[in-house]
Amino acid sequence: MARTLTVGIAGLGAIGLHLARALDAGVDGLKLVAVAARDHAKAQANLAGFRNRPAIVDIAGLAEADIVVEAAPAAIFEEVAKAAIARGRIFVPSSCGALLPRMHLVEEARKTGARIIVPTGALLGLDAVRAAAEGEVASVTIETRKPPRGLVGAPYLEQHGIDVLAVKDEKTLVFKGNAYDAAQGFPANVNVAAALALAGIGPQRTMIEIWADPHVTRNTHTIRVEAAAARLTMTIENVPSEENPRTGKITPLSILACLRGLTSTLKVGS
Ligand SMILES: NC(=O)C1=CN([C@@H]2O[C@H](COP(=O)(O)OP(=O)(O)OC[C@H]3O[C@@H](n4cnc5c(N)ncnc54)[C@H](O)[C@@H]3O)[C@@H](O)[C@H]2O)C=CC1
Ligand SMILES: O=C([O-])CC(=O)C(=O)O
Repeated sequence: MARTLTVGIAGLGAIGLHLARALDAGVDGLKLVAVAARDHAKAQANLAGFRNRPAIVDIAGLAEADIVVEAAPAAIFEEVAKAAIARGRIFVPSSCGALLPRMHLVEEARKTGARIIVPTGALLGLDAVRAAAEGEVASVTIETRKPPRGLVGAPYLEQHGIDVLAVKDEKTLVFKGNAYDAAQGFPANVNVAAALALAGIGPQRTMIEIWADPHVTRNTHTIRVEAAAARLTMTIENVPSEENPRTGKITPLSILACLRGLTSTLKVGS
């Protein structure tokens, strides 16, 4: 029988708390042992009803676990990543946009034996994109449409004086460019574009449009891939989570599915 892998989670917000609850409910081959939180008192309260309460530790302490899931603001991505990678752990980032300017971490991981596993997150179809990218790919695009409040606070909007909450009637294109620049300008909004770029043809060639759309209630992402082997067109419409409207509810579920795939005997999808 495969051994149980222990899990540590950085951040107990829209992603981390849901993932923690799901792991505590019981998943074969996985055991939640540690969490890191900004607000310890709140974390204690959130963990109060858990069957097996994980330890509340600092970021370095998380790396005692076999798997370190980062579910925190992008600002602390590097700290979490470095601690996990230095100890040779399996690092599963949510804030994968923050990985794009830090690809040296992949080289570090190669040296320590760590693995970096980027989950599909709020997106879909990365199995097909990866397959297509084993062959010739002409183009990869993603169009993201979010209710305006799902984009509030993005540095790009602030730098360009764009008030998305003033978008009331017509959907408005607020960004068009490559995935690398989108990840810098919208670190809490389009990690999906970073995951797509890493799965396919890289952050410079992966193009993204970001729309503030007052007519959608869901965070909607459409991927188009033109490849020699196939043409892909896929859309996901995510229900925003109550805790954080920028984050689709499917994200912690996707990470849970990803973690299950690390231990399950039967694994479906590449
Ligand atoms: N890959 C993907 O498809 C997606 C990625 N994301 C990204 O995942 C990350 C987490 O998203 P959410 O859970 O929605 O965010 P959130 O804001 O709901 O939760 C983040 C949590 O981290 C905690 N935190 C802040 N500083 C901390 C520290 N120093 N140590 C430990 N915890 C700390 C906060 O208190 C909060 O509870 C964000 O960067 C977000 O942009 C979000 C949605 C989809
Ligand atoms: O949940 C979503 O729709 C996507 C998201 O926030 C992200 O990629 O960062």
